[in-house]
Amino acid sequence: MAVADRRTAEAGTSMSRLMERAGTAVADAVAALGHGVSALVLAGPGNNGGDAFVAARVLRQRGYRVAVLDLAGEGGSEEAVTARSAYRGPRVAADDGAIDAAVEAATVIVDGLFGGGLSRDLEGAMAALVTRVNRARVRSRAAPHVVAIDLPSGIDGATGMVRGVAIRADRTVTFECRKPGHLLVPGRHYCGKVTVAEIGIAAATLKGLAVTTFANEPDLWRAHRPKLARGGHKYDRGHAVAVSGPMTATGAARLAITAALRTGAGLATLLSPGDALLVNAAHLTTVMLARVDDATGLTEALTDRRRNAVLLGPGMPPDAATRAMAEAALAAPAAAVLDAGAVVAFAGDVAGLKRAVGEGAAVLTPHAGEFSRLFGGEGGDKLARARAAAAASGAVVVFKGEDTVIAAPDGRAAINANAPPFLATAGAGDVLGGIITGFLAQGVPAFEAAAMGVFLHGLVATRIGPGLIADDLIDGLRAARAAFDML
Ligand SMILES: NC(=O)C1=CN([C@@H]2O[C@H](COP(=O)(O)OP(=O)(O)OC[C@H]3O[C@@H](n4cnc5c(N)ncnc54)[C@H](O)[C@@H]3O)[C@@H](O)[C@H]2O)[C@H](O)CC1
Ligand SMILES: [K+]
Repeated sequence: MAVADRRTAEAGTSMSRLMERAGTAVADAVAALGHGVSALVLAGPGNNGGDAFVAARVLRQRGYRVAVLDLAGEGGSEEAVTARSAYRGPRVAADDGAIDAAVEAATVIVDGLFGGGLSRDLEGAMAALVTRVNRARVRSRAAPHVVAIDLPSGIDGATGMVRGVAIRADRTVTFECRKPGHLLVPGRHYCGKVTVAEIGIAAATLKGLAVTTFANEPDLWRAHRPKLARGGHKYDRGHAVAVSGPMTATGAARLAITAALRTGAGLATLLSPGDALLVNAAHLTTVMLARVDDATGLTEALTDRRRNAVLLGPGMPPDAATRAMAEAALAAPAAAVLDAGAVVAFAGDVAGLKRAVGEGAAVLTPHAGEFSRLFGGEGGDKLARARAAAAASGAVVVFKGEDTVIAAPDGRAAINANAPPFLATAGAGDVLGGIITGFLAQGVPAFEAAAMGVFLHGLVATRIGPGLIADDLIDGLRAARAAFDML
């Protein structure tokens, strides 16, 4: 954003204009809360504090009761200093008693302590103030509404992580576009409802920045959605295959391959080890069945070039045989999706995985535990970890969770935010693997197939609602797929 600000300034819109519009947008959001607003505005040392002073001034001009707790200290940008001196209304003394009384009296607290410039953990008096505001927000009677400017103070805009302690907001007004901190957890949970105000940074300026981080929304992949040709053949829509686990673990791959078919693949085949053939045969109607016992068998099965997308891993043990099959899948011309056992089978050998991926289209779909086993590390900056994993493996990495990150080896990354909590249920991951395989079979490039697959998965779950089990996702896909085409 700082680069966008500078380019905008160079193009004739000054930083003070941007700050004026930002603060006014915040004032609008506060005013929209209704009558009887009595606002306590917290103003920090940077431009976030400058926005806060503009908001305070505008609210006062409109007749609202306002008091500012000025924690700007010495210094600050020229624009922030100007905004500060243009505010001529009441101020709250920075002592505990006065702050408590002001917090108690406020119906709205506007958080302008820190935004995009937060660079270290909150400590001391700042941390204590944040804790005070958070306590007031949950008090039972007349709790104030908390409106954060740009980001809840204490949330790191680039990672969504809490730096020490962070404001819990009911509403966050940000500028031009959402930042990773609004989408990644825990930051997302601190924001409340996020609104985006345009403050005059031209779309052309933002486009010129070669943005590589996106919210996973239809704009990102709309143009890549598969289109049905009139008079088309089923083979035009691809042939998805999935590899079944052994006799006692066949359900996962069946869920997946059925999901691939519902996602639009023209044909689907389950490749099953001999011991599981009868179990699978007893459950399948539309999905075809063929025997494959090992890597050699898989290589042979994938010589049929019409089988253009393959999924393996669900229900499979993370052992040498699974790894050999994964290598066979990656070596074949088909696009490959590796999940569960097929991801963990490469633990400790990311370089070997990268060699196996080569130049082919490949998608890995690990959850946090599988991700750590393959790529190492634990917790921390999810966006950076997913990007590094994609670069190290040469594959598109779908780092699953409430805030699934889809990262491509070329540096693009998308953050997904439409998955409801009840989607965390047995078999849901298998269905996701199948959906992505279904899109790959229809010729969608790997990054877009993964991103739209993750979005469709969240969409179908949301439409079904709480209590869903993975089987419901398969049924729900039919109607959700139609809704998806209309997005
Ligand atoms: N295009 C836009 O989006 C616009 C955004 N605006 C607002 O500007 C802020 C970002 O301003 P910046 O001055 O870069 O950063 P902050 O206000 O967040 O604070 C920086 C300030 O704070 C000090 N600091 C950092 N961390 C800590 C800490 N843990 N404890 C104490 N002090 C800390 C740091 O040294 C600096 O002095 C953006 O969020 C928007 O609100 C513009 O107004 C319009 C254009
Ligand atoms: K803030």
